[in-house]
Amino acid sequence: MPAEVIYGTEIATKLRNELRKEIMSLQKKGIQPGLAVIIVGDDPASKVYVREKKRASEAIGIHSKVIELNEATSQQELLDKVLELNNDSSIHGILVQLPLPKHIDAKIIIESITPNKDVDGFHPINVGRLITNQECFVPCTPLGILYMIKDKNIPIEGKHVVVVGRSNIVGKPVGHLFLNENATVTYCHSATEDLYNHTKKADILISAVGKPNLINEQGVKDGAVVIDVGNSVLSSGKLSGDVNFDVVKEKASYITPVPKGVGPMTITMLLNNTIIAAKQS
Ligand SMILES: Nc1nc2c(c(=O)[nH]1)N[C@@H](CN(C=O)c1ccc(C(=O)N[C@@H](CCC(=O)O)C(=O)O)cc1)CN2
Repeated sequence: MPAEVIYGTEIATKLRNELRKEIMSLQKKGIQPGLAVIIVGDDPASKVYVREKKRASEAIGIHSKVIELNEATSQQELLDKVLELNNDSSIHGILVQLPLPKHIDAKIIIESITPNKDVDGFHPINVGRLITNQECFVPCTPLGILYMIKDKNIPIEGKHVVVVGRSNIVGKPVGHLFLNENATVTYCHSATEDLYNHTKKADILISAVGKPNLINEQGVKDGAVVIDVGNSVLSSGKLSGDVNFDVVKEKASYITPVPKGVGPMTITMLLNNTIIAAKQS
């Protein structure tokens, strides 16, 4: 039987409706959640994501502030902007859209965001708290993946989760998140020998590399849950994940598509994290 397709779009809509209600009750208590998004330069994809973050925030009642800085902005100017937002009591969540221009050190910028407003969960304090299984802001894409799996009542405890990719935004944190749920986690990356030897042992396979057709049916166990975080733009202009969807869906029990799979959960979890930040302020 072909896999059930998990549409992040549907789960995100449901969750955003719940978040809208939560904001209404916060507003009654005099709390107005606020999110600031900083974008530096003209990367077209980043501009789309930032526009969507603003639109999605406002649609559920989050006050949204977008700060657009030009490509030539210096690291110090960007640091000054973050420090100003750290001290702005109307702003509960701050995020700096990545990637940043090459002359700016993203590590230094991320570390300048106060951890209590770091709704991306990228600050080393939040990363450390995630690894040590403490309450923290969890990066939005990993959190969205976990939310989708729980929404489908897919068991995690004791299951073998194989993560392909080790980025700070998705690969590393998603592995720790599932480890905290008592899964057994294997990480694969560009230096892994015989990738499919690992991936075909996965009960839950998460691929976050950005390489179309990296995962074919030979790399997937019968009945596995396959989560595709790839987002590559093909020469045709079409968006592609890492997974060969048409063939893998015949073997998996659940599969996420690209687009409309994990992607829409990322911005939804950002809204969720901003509400948490506002409640904790
Ligand atoms: N500061 C951050 N920078 C970046 C993050 C992040 O979480 N924080 N993640 C990505 C970009 N991103 C959000 O910022 C993001 C990527 C993709 C999607 C999404 O919904 N994708 C859709 C397809 C969209 C399309 O058609 O182009 C999907 O997969 O269905 C949302 C957000 C890097 N930077």
